[in-house]
Amino acid sequence: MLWGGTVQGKERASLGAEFREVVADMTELLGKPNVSDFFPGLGRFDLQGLLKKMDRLAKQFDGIFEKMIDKRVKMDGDGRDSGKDCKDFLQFLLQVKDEGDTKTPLTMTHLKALLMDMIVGGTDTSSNSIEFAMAEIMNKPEVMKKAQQELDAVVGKNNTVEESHIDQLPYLCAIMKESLRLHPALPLLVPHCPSETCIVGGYTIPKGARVFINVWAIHRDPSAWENPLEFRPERFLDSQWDYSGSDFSYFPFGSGRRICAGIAMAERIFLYSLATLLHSFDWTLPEGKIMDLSEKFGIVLKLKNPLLAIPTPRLSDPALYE
Ligand code: HEM
Repeated sequence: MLWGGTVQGKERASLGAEFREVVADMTELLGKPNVSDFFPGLGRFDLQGLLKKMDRLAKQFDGIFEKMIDKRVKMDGDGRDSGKDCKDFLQFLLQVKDEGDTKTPLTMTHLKALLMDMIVGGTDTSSNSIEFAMAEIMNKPEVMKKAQQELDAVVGKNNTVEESHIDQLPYLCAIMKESLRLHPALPLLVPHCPSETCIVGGYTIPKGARVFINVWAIHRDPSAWENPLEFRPERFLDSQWDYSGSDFSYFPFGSGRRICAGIAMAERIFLYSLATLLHSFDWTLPEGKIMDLSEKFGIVLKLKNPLLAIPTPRLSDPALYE
């Protein structure tokens, strides 16, 4: 989607692997406690070497972006036409940059920053959220059955899932919401920092303080949720909860000015992936394994042990899997 039309085949696979590694390192680094946050005077000594590591990763990212951009520019040639059959987001951004809006010009630095935001903000969050949802669904066969019944009614068993089906799948949507309630991708959101001293609930929050919001605990608060530890998508059918961040008992995408910038895309990716996986296959655990839903905390919440799942085709026409 980002640059899928720019690189293909083996190059795409090896770039994907390199990229996943850099993103994983970046995510781990972002979640590391930094002594300098507590003793700002020590900041310049970079005692844990975090700045140095971040600098190295940023250069690695930059190298990958440069390579991609170069390739796209060459591919599109003079008239930007030869690559028109392989469109991607990078091509679109380059086009916007070249068209040059004089009031708010898009520079190469802006372009790279946008790619960076989408990658760091959108990859690990989406993939881990989908993995949690699959684990919860496999742990409750009745939920898998209900989701598949809904998919069979809307998509049909002789068809594949299309983006246009997504809005007709309320039960699947409830599964996504319930999974994000129990396993919010960013359990402490992204650290916030008030620009002015303010008072919240009787507590003074000084200007410049680092504020962590434990949305993971809020989503499990028994005073707001009935049987909070139970995975029950039904609680979201006909419910008032959405992703606007206006209800402080449910805000998996944050709230206010710094709310997730990619909600619409996250929703699409999450639902489309889940719908395709559940519509095409039945899923079981390897023989003798029991489901382990333990979580590993970091800036991004992950399953402690990656999910191992065995797919069995369930569609009538084998050609649909080609
Ligand atoms: C299931 C998927 C996702 C979840 C659960 C999620 C959740 C979040 C959360 C909780 C925040 C912090 C909000 C706050 O602190 O108030 C955030 C910020 C952000 N997200 Fe997402 N996100 C997801 C996918 C995406 C995607 C696909 C993109 C981009 C394509 C994206 C881009 C961003 C950006 C740029 C920010 C920073 C916004 C800012 O600081 O102004 N996210 N996200």
